[in-house]
Amino acid sequence: MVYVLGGWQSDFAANWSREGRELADAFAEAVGEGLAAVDLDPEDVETGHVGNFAAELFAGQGHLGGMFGLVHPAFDGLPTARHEAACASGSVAILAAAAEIEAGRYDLACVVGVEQMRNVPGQKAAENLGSAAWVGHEFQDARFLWPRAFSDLADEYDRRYGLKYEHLMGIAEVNFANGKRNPNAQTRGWNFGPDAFTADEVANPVVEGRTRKQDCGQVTDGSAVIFLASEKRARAYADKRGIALESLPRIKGWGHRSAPLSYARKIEASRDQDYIFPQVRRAILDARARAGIAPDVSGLDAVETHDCFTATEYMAIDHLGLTAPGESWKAVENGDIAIGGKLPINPSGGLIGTGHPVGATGVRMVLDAWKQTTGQAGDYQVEGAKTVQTLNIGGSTTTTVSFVVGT
Ligand SMILES: CC(=O)CC(=O)SCCNC(=O)CCNC(=O)[C@H](O)C(C)(C)COP(=O)(O)OP(=O)(O)OC[C@H]1O[C@@H](n2cnc3c(N)ncnc32)[C@H](O)[C@@H]1OP(=O)(O)O
Repeated sequence: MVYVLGGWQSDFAANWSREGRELADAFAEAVGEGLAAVDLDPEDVETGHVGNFAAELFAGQGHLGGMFGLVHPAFDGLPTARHEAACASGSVAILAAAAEIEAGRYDLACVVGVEQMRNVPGQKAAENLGSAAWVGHEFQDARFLWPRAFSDLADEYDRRYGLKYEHLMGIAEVNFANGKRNPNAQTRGWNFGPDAFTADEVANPVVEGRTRKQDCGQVTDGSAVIFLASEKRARAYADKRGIALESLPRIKGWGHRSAPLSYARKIEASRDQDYIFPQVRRAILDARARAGIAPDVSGLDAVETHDCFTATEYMAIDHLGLTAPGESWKAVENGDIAIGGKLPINPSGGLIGTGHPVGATGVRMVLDAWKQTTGQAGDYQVEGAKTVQTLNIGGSTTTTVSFVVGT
């Protein structure tokens, strides 16, 4: 059993290069603030894992495991590794750390997710992000590759089931509104005019195909850190603070599935299936089965999902089983996904409202699940949340990781 002791998230509205900060400064801040938030010392950490997608491309820097040693002398000799699975990098780092704890190798792991993306022009950022696709083989004519890929997904929904733009905008509105409640959200101070959530060419211009500005997750500098512990270590932690072990959230279940790098092959393979991305559905169900909760959404109080674009969350809603396949629009219309709804989705604001520092996102999701299940989510708290599921996607659902976190 793997316990989540807590963690820390940076201010996703920050622009590190404008502040004269480097990736290593942000890494040190995350580890230092994280240790302080959870009341641990560097000496307590036995293994370190880093989720990062593309530091080589954005900052010319690889080998991020070595950054622990820059933070504090006590980290000298710490076993560390960096993990990459595009936008699911943070989640695969958590999987690796959790596996080490479950294997009994170590009792306390520090997992850092970090990405610097705002130090290059937007077009260059899009090119760097494009390396998570099948390079040279798909979306070659797109200026912004991922906005185009998820525009194609919206097209696919339209072809199979019908899709109205107002429902994609309903998803955007919820995420931006939730982001306003989150003190770390990149867009918390953003303003929107009356036409921002329509197909107005000025207020909501096309980025690629069907994808418009308000459909997009953000380009973000950000870090998130969590600390994972074995039962033995979590018990000692709880005893020292006079709290019950049972009050600490656990990673109750996990799902991890991959699919071929090619978007077209995925779509072709699911032609006759209920779900557009069966591997996403399998990862979600695997996590619930391992957690021992119902295969439907009845065991959940909230979800933190990938919404790199509104079409991504539209897909997540039916794959999570909140509606039947192709009927995600019903959950949007009914208000089911809003805080206070049947199953709040992205109370944090998600990737659209909070921001999407790619390698940090999976870690930020589990941190938000920890906040929700310990009643520490502040203005975006889902009343009485006990069980939260995360859904983190790399590329065009090439890598999917889902966690069930709960007390
Ligand atoms: C890769 C995988 O594995 C899977 C995935 O997750 S795919 C997702 C990968 N991510 C992406 O593709 C990112 C997609 N988004 C983008 O490319 C860009 O956000 C975009 C092209 C949609 C827009 O970029 P842009 O036009 O440069 O605008 P944007 O960066 O949002 O904002 C420009 C400025 O206006 C501000 N701004 C934007 N909207 C605002 C608003 N409504 N109110 C106030 N300020 C606003 C921003 O804060 C920013 O300010 P600074 O110049 O001070 O930084």
